[in-house]
Parts: sequence; structure tokens; C-alpha cells
Amino acid sequence: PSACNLQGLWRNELGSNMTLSALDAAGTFLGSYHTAVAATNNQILLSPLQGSLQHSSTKGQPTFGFTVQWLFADSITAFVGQCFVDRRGKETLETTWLIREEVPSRRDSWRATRVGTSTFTRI
Ligand SMILES: CN1C(=O)N(C)[C@H]2CS[C@@H](CCCCC(=O)O)[C@H]21
Repeated sequence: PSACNLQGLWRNELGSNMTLSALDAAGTFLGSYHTAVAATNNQILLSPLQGSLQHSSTKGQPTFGFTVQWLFADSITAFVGQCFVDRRGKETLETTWLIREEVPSRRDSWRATRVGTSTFTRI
């Protein structure tokens, strides 16, 4: 069992928030992501996510990954991360993300992916 439970409402340093559902027996979960900022001028919409938690963690600080399918942009983001619990029981999700946006041609493929890190704490 992991002392770190992914289920619930999280916010990151960019002001985005995400809701993660309960895990099923396989450790998979669903959720939704509401971003405060975007690289597109389209109207921002709540977007679905799906992921997996390595819930076999013996140390209670499991790794996870999830993908957000943006409903308002021609891009997709994959997150990988780990859930950490401090001595007071406060949980933090440390993540690294890749966003791939649709570009017009293979010649533009070099500029299609951005990478970054993001830290989530419970709301
Ligand atoms: C707000 N964000 C956020 O909370 N991140 C962790 C990063 C990685 S996903 C990106 C938002 C992408 C929105 C869709 C698009 O503009 O293509 C940025």
C-alpha cells in the first residue's frame, strides 16, 4: 500500500488543477485537467487524462504516468512522476512532462516537443 494516495484534487505552480479518480485494482486511473494557461488562443476546456500508478510500491512513494488529451488544442501531454510524503504527511507530486504539438510537416518536427517539470500539491 502506498502512503501516497493520488486520488483527489491537485494544483501546480502554473495554477493548473487536476482531479484524479480512485485507482482500480490494476493501478489505472482517470481524471480531468483544467489548465490556467495554454499555448493556443482557443477557449480552454477541461480535458480528460488517463494514467497508471505503480501501486506495488513497497516504500509508499510510488511512481506514475498519465496522458492529457487536450480538447482545445492540437497537442497532447505525457507526465511521469512520483508521489512524495513529508514527515507531516503532506503529499507532493513531482513530475516531468512532454508536450507534443501538431506541426505542418516533418521539416518542423524538431520544434514540436517541449519538456518541463511541474510540482503538484493538494488543494
Ligand atoms: C499549463 N501547463 C501545465 O499545467 N503544465 C504542467 C504544462 C504542460 S501541459 C501545458 C498546457 C498545455 C495546454 C494545451 C496547449 O496549449 O497545447 C502546461
